[in-house]
Amino acid sequence: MADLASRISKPADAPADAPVDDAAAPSDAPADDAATPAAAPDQGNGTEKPIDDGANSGGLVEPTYDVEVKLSDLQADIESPLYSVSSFEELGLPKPINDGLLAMNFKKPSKIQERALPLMISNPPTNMIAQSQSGTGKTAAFVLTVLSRVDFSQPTQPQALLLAPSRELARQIQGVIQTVGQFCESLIVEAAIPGSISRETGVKGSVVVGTPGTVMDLVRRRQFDVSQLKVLVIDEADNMLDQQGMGDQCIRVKGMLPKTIQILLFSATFPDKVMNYARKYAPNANEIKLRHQELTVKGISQMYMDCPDESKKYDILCKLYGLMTIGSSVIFVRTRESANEIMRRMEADGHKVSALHGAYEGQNRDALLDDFRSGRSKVLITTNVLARGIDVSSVSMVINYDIPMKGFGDKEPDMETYLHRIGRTGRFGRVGVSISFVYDRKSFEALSKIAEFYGIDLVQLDPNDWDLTETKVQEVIKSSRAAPDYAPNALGN
Ligand SMILES: Nc1ncnc2c1ncn2[C@@H]1O[C@H](COP(=O)(O)OP(=O)(O)OP(=O)(O)O)[C@@H](O)[C@H]1O
Repeated sequence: MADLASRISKPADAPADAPVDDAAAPSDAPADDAATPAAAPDQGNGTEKPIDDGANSGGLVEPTYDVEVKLSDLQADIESPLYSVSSFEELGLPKPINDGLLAMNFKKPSKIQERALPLMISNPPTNMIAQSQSGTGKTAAFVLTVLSRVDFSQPTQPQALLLAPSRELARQIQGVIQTVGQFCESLIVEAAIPGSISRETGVKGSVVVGTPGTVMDLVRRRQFDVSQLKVLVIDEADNMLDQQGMGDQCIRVKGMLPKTIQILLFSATFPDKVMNYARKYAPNANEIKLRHQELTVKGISQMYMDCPDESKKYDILCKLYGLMTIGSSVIFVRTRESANEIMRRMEADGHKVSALHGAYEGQNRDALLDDFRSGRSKVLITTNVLARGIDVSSVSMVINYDIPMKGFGDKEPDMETYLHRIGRTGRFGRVGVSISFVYDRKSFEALSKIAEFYGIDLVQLDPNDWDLTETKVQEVIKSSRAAPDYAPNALGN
């Protein structure tokens, strides 16, 4: 980080108020999808989008190197968030649920699972606010709790509601519940996302995962009987409860639910100001909190690319992909227009890439993400709509093409979004690289503040020395393939 800091103190090549967004983006473009989360995930009047197969392009071939660190070693390391002393059996979960975990090859709980589960599944039900680093198994922690509370003799009576900020995350959670619950007889899990619930039947599942706007609509139209709900989970709760985001919607949803409902709030980040809302939203909750210095994931090597100016960012991006053997990767940009523009240019340059953002219609988005999960496409260009929660274990690199910013006029670095974005790699003990592009004083200062806040030592990459850049990146991602004893991803990644 010393390099970065000293670079900032030198006269910068661009004025402090230089625009951060891609030059191609029109000025009225939304800052990103997550800045308007109430609308973005639920909206869907998208333009047409080519779906590519993405495989074997521009050096993007799945690497086949040995793995350096095994999951069993990490789960035995007391410092690791994956560490635990107990087994799932000791947690006393019903047998069909344990059978599901066995089928998924989950051998031991992670730290958050070990600590949170006994508190969440005990009676009388108690609220929970739980924080744990990205990719450490928060989903299974709340999914196990939900399944432990469902009465399977009433398969069409909604008993648990889970809310997520995007349709992609809602679908992913639905998939995890179905996989963990594969031996729970007559489990029906429905997704309450735009276009998924038939108007004739309404919601007919014991577990419902949705986005808040759609859930509210369904309840108002009397297509979702919430009277018997026992548990409410809010994933990415800091984002969901934020008054700039979906806070109002989540409050309104809660107002429609039984007063005695157990509330579970999960996220990798809980900034102080949101924590106050969280405590009101989930009163008398047990809390599992981390300090912000503890939030970074060790397996993610965080780097930055010192670009001479904004116009060179694109060439540097292409060079990076042209030179290296990278598994799957995600490129985060500020606006939908930048995503489209970079996709257009990379395709014209012979790379196979996909762009996914809130302007696309729902089913198109689903198909794009499914292609990425399955490895049919290897490079995903996206906005903050996919910054949170998405779990694709093969992602070995995340690019912050634009540093995430927030506030009026994008004044401040968005600490939380940075952490969530880079957390799309390095899942559950795997390793990965994040590369943040900086090019002017504003982007340098923003990244510098992020690094200081989390206590990160960023590794500098020099766009004029590609041999060294390649060595530094490959050193990390050569070991990014799943170890033989890694659990297969719940969704088959
Ligand atoms: N006990 C376990 N053993 C093995 N693998 C696990 C275990 N728990 C979870 N996993 C796997 O770890 C990966 C990451 O888990 P998950 O998506 O729940 O992370 P998360 O903490 O919710 O991350 P984020 O903050 O990014 O949402 C998933 O692929 C999941 O299948």
